[in-house]
Amino acid sequence: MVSLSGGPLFPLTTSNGASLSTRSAAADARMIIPFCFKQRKKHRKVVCACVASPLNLRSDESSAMILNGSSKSEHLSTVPETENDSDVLIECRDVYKSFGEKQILSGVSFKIRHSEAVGIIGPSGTGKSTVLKIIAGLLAPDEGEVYIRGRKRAGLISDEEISGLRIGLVFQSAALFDSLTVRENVGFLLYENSSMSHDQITKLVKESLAAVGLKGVEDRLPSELSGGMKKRVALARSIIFDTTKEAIEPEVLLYDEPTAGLDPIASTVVEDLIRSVHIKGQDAMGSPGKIASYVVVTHQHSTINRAIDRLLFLYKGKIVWQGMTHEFTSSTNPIVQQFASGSLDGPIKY
Ligand SMILES: Nc1ncnc2c1ncn2[C@@H]1O[C@H](COP(=O)(O)OP(=O)(O)OP(=O)(O)O)[C@@H](O)[C@H]1O
Repeated sequence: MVSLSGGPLFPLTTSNGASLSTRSAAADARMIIPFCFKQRKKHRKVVCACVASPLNLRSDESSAMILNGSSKSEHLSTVPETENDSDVLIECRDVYKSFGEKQILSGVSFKIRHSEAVGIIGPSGTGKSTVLKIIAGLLAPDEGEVYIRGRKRAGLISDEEISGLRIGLVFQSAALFDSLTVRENVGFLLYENSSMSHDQITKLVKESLAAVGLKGVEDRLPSELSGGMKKRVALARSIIFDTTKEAIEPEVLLYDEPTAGLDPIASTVVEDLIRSVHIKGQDAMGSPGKIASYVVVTHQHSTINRAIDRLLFLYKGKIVWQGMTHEFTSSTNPIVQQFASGSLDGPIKY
């Protein structure tokens, strides 16, 4: 099942970027969330959580450097070839997307495997957030397919039913309901849609907040929090789930510029939190994280180095390079070299 889990993970901004009022955002939430939960109730038996095979990274055709119509392979020693796709949670295959006359994505292909920490980078306006929205099921591709655990998604999340994976999108703005307390924000989905008691939800809210290093803020309003704290609350909201369900589905979290606008230390805190809620990490309570895989869109070097293992470089509508994070700065791909160095000279023109 694909749902926008972990809170109001639907756009709380209008298409022109203006914030919706809490009231209308909440109204939208009520329209979308019950549908997701209805699906979850129907399909919760399908899941085999966290039983994926060991991580097998793969260098596919998009590892090749594509520049000026030519293609030159860059050998990435730490990205071995494998035919085993049993651990692929999400796959985008030859995805195209336009807005009006503007072609944004022109054949984007990649796979996200179980237990991966993947980053999507690239120049501004290349469509990174668009890719996240397509993965999340908020936008439909014009052409191409999105596969969720091997099953083709037919439309937007509200148009079809697929089981086996929860996908959460954590917005850059944190997107908290400004007239609800931290407790109500973090527990929103559970209060609205689960059969859990108030006390059970309150306990889970407290645990989720503790997992991201926040204590004693449950009664505060978002306006009483710093930017970094808001991002942590948004993270707590994205990792909370109904523990009374028969099976827990693996979850993929999508982070859209989680450290944008934060000072370097606050960025480090958020980067470490992103790591800590991943299954390879340990949360602030010392418990293993629950997030199977995550995808981060970012421009921040610190976030790339600290929170990401594998990078996808999006440029002119395609993934033009992918490799492990440590291979990024030594890449011979001129696009990557220019981006990594911030040089004005090179194939990327502004
Ligand atoms: N709903 C929409 N309607 C029309 N145009 C859109 C819409 N969403 C995105 N775009 C346009 O698509 C292009 C890609 O936007 P997107 O936000 O995906 O890029 P990005 O790579 O994430 O950018 P940045 O790094 O600056 O955040 C931009 O030109 C943007 O204006």
